[in-house]
Amino acid sequence: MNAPADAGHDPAADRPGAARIRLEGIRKRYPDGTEAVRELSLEIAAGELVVLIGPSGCGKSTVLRMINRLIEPSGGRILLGDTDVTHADPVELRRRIGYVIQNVGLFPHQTVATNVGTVPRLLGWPKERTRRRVDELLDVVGLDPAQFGRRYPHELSGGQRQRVGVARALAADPVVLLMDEPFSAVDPIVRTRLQEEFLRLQAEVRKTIVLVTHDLDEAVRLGDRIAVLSEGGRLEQYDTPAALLGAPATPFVREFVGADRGIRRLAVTPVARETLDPLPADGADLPTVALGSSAYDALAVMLAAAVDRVLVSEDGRPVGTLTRHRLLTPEPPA
Ligand SMILES: Nc1ncnc2c1ncn2[C@@H]1O[C@H](COP(=O)(O)OP(=O)(O)OP(=O)(O)O)[C@@H](O)[C@H]1O
Repeated sequence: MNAPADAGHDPAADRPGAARIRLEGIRKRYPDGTEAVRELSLEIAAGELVVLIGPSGCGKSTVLRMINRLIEPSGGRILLGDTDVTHADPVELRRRIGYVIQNVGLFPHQTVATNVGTVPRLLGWPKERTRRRVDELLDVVGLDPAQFGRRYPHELSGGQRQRVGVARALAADPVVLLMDEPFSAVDPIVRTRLQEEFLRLQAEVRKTIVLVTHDLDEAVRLGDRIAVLSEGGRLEQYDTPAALLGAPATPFVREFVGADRGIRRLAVTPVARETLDPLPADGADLPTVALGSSAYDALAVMLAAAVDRVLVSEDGRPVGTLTRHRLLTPEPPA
């Protein structure tokens, strides 16, 4: 996870292939007077995946679409790396920013390969380079180019279409990827699989990603950090999943993350050295979990073995004991 960079020029503002995003007091007032986003400032480090979440109508999609200027901000600034793109040519901008939406938006009368090659073609890449890139991307998202390249979108399952959408968004190696409810049109089992694949893909390509979702579990699973918004695009809290669940900053966030946040928190809290008690003197025959496993997994091991403590190992050697009591006692807020 990346710490937010300080203001001013920062060499870490761009990683190869990814750019930091800075929203400075952006606002959107629609022509009918609706104040969708009153004023929002947010910084997203290069290579970080940030999730925007909040109730329906709070302005998530408006924020996302202002980043690639599908919606023009009414005020404020948008920076990619150190460059102010608030008034840059939006068409040129969108070629550097991949965009994935709920129902993918593939062109129905074009083959999968043609769909994936859209932006490279617009950028004037030679045919052979585009073809190689399309094959490479289809491979990356787990679709055999020979089998799927010639199909049309209606000849794919929902999950396969979603993968093609991601491949298309990545084709021209964008510095930023925007995703609006990308996994919500598929059933829960396919969704979980796509999320896992997507995390593996992100570990490989390390794009700066802003993802909008309604689904808190998805936010917790995918986000390096989560921005919780309330009506008018008001930023209630911007934190790691563990911090958000462990210490909601406002009553709004507390209610939004709900009563089962304790369980969710366990899934994103690693077993840490500071929580361990010394090894038992009697060398008790206890199950073992590795340091850094999730607290959720440690609890599952305890429940399965009907014990209230486990040994914790590092590099195969036991380094301490974790008790169920310690596991279930929330950290005091920082
Ligand atoms: N073109 C428009 N003209 C007027 N108001 C709009 C327009 N588009 C969106 N809005 C309003 O702006 C507010 C924010 O909408 P937005 O779509 O950004 O919310 P959201 O958080 O993405 O919602 P959802 O989760 O339901 O998709 C809403 O009140 C919406 O009705």
